[in-house]
Amino acid sequence: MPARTGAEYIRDLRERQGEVWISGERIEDVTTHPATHHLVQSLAHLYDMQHDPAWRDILTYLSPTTNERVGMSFLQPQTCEDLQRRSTMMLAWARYSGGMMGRTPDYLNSSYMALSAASSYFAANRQEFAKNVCRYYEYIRENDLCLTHTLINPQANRSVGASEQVDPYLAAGVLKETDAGLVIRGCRMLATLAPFSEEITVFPSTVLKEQSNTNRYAYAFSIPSNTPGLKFICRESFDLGRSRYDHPLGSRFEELDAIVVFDDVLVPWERVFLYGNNELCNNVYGQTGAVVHMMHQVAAKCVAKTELLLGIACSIAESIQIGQFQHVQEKIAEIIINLETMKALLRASEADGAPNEFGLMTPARPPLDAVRSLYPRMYPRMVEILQLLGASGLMAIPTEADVEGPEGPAIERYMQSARHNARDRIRLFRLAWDVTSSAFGARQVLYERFFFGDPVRVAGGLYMSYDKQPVIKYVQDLLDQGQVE
Ligand SMILES: Cc1cc2nc3c(=O)[nH]c(=O)nc-3n(C[C@H](O)[C@H](O)[C@H](O)COP(=O)(O)OP(=O)(O)OC[C@H]3O[C@@H](n4cnc5c(N)ncnc54)[C@H](O)[C@@H]3O)c2cc1C
Repeated sequence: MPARTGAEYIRDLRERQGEVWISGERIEDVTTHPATHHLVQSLAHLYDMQHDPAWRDILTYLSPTTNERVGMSFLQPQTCEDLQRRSTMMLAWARYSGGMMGRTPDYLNSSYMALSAASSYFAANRQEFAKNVCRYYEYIRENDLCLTHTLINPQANRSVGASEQVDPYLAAGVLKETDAGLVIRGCRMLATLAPFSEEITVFPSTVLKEQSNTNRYAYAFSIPSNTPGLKFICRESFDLGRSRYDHPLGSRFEELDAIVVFDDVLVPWERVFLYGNNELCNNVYGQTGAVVHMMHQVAAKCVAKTELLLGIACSIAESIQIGQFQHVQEKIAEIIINLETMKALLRASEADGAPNEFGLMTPARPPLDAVRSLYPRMYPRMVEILQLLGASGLMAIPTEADVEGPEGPAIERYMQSARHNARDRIRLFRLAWDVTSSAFGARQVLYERFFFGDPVRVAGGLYMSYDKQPVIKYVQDLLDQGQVE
């Protein structure tokens, strides 16, 4: 099946959803459950966009195998223009939620697009793993599947590795090999979007330090979300079933996060991509180029999210007429600078793109590394700016029921602003509240701080991998030049 419609996604999800637990209850049907059905609708909208004549050519391309239209995030880019086609698509999807849905399916589609191009990397582990990756990429492309992923081991004791925890199967590990595949027992810390996924990808991300090259934590695979023994235990939902007026973001874009439990889950051999080789596991995202293409998607999301925050800041300034104060201008200028920085870095990564060692056109990594390290600091600061501009206005936000209720006339009289009637002012400030002060908003801040890795270790990785020699030589040359003169 080529690029799906929203209705096709919902139909398929009913059959393929995993075992989802929330607040002590097993969700039988995520497409109708109050905690999940709004996000299903939002995802369905993204799939529908692929069939909208206004978006079709931007969001899809012709499959090289079937000649039918498939999602643009599967496109294996050959030129810098292809990179731009990809980011135009990713921006279009990100703008639908103001960047609040970080895990739209293009995120992991991009990963498999790059992993498949680098199939020889997997062949270095076992020949058949290369075939598995390529087959899997085509499978998710041609069926337009929605994936989640989980990389991190439970947080029990970070001072030691997975094998030194009190329970060797606290972190998900291979219990045994059988003719049919690997049997996995244990847990992975987090999978955003898990309840809405049809497949789960399980890759290593933390560096495997165990010496043995046959260690039980060295694997990468992907399996259907409804595989027996696989469980998603969600945190409570921040979609509280309120109206779009009351919770403009939480009522639509709650992706949920889940702990992932593997109760002796069988992973068929044809779904195993890496096994038993620490070095290949540790380097898979970096050396295949997958991380760069994922960062490319992230950069597009950062542009959309910054546009939303800038728009809210400017709207608040206009609404209550604070734009003439110099410190307000300075604060909004800070968001403008952030937006222009994100746009410039995204564009630089595409302009300086080059084929990687597997022949896949790949965005330049340094600008995207800058995005990855800057945004975890920028986003919380921009949220702080909205709080500083909104002040008590972020709390003077009666609900829709109040606005419509007996005290409506009083609210209409006292909650108006210089530019808005009360209803519209409250609607704007409720949006600002959902970014800055609600549970949904707080989770977004945490998400931006951590979702792409611990910023401390990310910065350390950048220091270690960045080519520092040219600048060291530059300084040396400058010093030597001085001496000659
Ligand atoms: C909202 C949200 C959604 C997420 N979604 C996903 C998802 O869909 N899939 C997924 O796989 N992951 C997801 N993650 C997990 C994310 O990848 C991790 O949060 C991130 O890699 C940091 O790991 P950790 O949370 O285990 O923190 P920890 O590693 O436990 O770190 C806790 C603290 O200890 C410090 N610390 C720990 N170890 C070291 C060390 N060796 N050196 C220096 N400092 C150290 C850290 O700096 C930090 O301050 C998500 C996270 C969040 C918050």
